Amino acid sequence: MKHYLSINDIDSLPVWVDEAITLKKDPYQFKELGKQKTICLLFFNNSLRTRLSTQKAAIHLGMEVMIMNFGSEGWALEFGDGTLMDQGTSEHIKEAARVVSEYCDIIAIRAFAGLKDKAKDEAEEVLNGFAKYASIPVVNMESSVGHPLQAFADAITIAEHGTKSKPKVVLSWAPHPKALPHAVANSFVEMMKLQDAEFVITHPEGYELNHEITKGCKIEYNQKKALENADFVYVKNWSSYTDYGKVLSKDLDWTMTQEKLGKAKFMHCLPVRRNIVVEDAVLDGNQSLVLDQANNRVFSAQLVLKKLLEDIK
Ligand SMILES: NCCC[C@H](NC(=O)CCC(=O)O)C(=O)O
Ligand SMILES: NC(=O)OP(=O)(O)O
Repeated sequence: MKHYLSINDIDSLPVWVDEAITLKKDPYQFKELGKQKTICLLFFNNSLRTRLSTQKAAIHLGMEVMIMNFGSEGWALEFGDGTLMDQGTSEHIKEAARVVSEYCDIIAIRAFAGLKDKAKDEAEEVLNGFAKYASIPVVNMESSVGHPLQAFADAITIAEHGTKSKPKVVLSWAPHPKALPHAVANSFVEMMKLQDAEFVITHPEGYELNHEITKGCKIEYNQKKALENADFVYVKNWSSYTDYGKVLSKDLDWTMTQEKLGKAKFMHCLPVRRNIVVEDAVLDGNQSLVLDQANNRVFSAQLVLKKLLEDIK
């Protein structure tokens, strides 16, 4: 594995899930692996979990960690080829990626979708720009179209809490005051396609995700019907994909409630808007797995970094 850019960079999800669960039992067992190796975390957007869990994962592996809020503190980057740089951008990705490669052994990047221009977002210029010009492995800490560290943590969480060989897992859209990216939902769908599960996606009409990603998945527009006999309910807002980046509905009938959840386990990547996305009773109740998911972010990142370190050794 050269980089970890998408969930499809995992060669065998069940094997990786088992390895991550093993790591968790003795987090410092590979503390020599990252000795005298440096990871640089570059953030173009805010974060709590991704920043701290990836840092903690690197600490477990004995790595040094450098963190930069590139979006607010770095030079404005240019991505175009042959651009006459007389406008707002100060530094080309060619130099930036190579300079970071001089200082570090692994780069991890967070760069969300702008949600204004679909083609631009799908080109993933920040993540792909670093992957193209850096001479070291690149890790996706949530890009325009994917959040594979989150989806891998979610797979670990489902494995730890599952009681059936083929659980029913529902991805349910929820309302939100802001337009949010598709990355978390996309990677969750891609991850579920690698699982033996009954998987159903439910959302209002107009909220269809990229068909290339959901191809082959069951979509049920009736939320109540979709939730019948669910074992895990993963709730997430995303903005419209077809009417790109638009908020088409804020219908609180889609909010997850204890009544709708039934006996299922509740999942969300966090941060979550209480009583808009999900009611307090669910988050404060014992069917919520959100803290398990957040904790598993450490071991998701740790296994990815371990694999990359083993490759570059
Ligand atoms: N990394 C986890 C989710 C990040 C982002 N959520 C947000 O921006 C929520 C912000 C707010 O609620 O104001 C998203 O949906 O992709
Ligand atoms: N779930 C997640 O990625 O959280 P942060 O945005 O806080 O990193």
